[in-house]
Amino acid sequence: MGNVPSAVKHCLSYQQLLREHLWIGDSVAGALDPAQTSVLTNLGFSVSLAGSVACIHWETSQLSGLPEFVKIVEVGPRDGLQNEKVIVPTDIKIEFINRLSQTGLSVIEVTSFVSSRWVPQMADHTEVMKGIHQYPGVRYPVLTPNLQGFHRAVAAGATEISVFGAASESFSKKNINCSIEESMGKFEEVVKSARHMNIPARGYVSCALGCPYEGNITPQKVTEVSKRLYGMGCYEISLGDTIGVGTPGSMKRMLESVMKEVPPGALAVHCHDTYGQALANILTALQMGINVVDSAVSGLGGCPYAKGASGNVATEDLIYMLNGLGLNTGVNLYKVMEAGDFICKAVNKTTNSKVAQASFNA
Ligand SMILES: CC(C)(COP(=O)([O-])OP(=O)([O-])OC[C@H]1O[C@@H](n2cnc3c(N)ncnc32)[C@H](O)[C@@H]1OP(=O)([O-])[O-])[C@@H](O)C(=O)NCCC(=O)NCCSC(=O)C[C@@](C)(O)CC(=O)[O-]
Repeated sequence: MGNVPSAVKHCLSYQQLLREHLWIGDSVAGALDPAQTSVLTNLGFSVSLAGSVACIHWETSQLSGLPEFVKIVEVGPRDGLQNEKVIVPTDIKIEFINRLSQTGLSVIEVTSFVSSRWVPQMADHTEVMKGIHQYPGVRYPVLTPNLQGFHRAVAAGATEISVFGAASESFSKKNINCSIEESMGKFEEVVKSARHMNIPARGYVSCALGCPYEGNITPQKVTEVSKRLYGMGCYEISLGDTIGVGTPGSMKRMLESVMKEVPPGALAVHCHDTYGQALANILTALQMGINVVDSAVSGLGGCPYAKGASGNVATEDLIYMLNGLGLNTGVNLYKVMEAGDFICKAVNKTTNSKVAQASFNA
């Protein structure tokens, strides 16, 4: 990364730092007080003095075993909004997704082609899919539980889909009204049709670290379901801590088991933050070779069929951590915070992102 001064700032605030995209490796010179230097250090920069000019360098990670690039799968428009009490107007969803599309995110999960009787918040799936501007370089997957959903998704213009299974029998029944074995049959049909049309299919495994109905779920069960989904042709398996009960210890044990059957390059983690462990769990997964992480802007989210599930890890908090580790995401934190602010105001709620709270109150 270069360290040639590109701008002079006499009052370098955290907000200014974000607006200047500093974390992507650009440099700045100017008067820095200790507080500003501390902000930079936390963001993964180091500061050195060249004459009267402060040069800001990009720090590489101090931790071993981390990937250089982390792909963020933004699930805010789908997971984030599916559990909202008030139905979010379609035009707000479209504007939200269009804003997210301009942040550098490369994957944005936009909606679900599920039954509107089961999840009324996603009833406008076709209008959302058809209404968004699809930016080059951004992928817009949708959830499809069965062939009916798949055909509707394709008719609406979807070019990437996800099937969503579970490692818990009780959760599978509550969420998609069938056993794990029955769900595998439906997913086989969907993935086969998708492959036939060159549509990439992703697979979710919910309750990977615990179930709201059964409690503990063994790593063996998660492994079994992941292996089935991978074997049928899902290019990536997202392991969901649906109710956010996992810890770095249980994440490690679960991943050690799953990785015996599915390579780390085909795995993602999807962490809800109910017990405040999401970032620690994600860091554990990154250290074990995973480089795809699901998150939702403002920490929105939760599954309507997982009682007690809180929001996903906030995308803002995830990016802040990854920036601090010197890992590249290609995503502009400030723009993500603006998109988060937009949707929070639209649904009249306070952000769950600690980074957004700290920055907007600064
Ligand atoms: C899967 C079904 C549809 C089965 O629901 P069912 O009632 O068993 O379906 P069915 O096949 O018996 O058909 C019954 C009716 O549903 C209709 N139907 C059938 N399929 C569809 C469809 N695709 N789209 C629209 N309508 C559909 C079908 O046409 C019929 O309509 P009717 O003849 O009675 O008028 C239902 O249980 C459902 O919609 N569940 C969705 C649950 C859901 O979306 N949960 C949240 C997402 S999962 C999650 O959040 C976890 C995750 C992914 O984020 C990861 C993590 O955190 O762990």
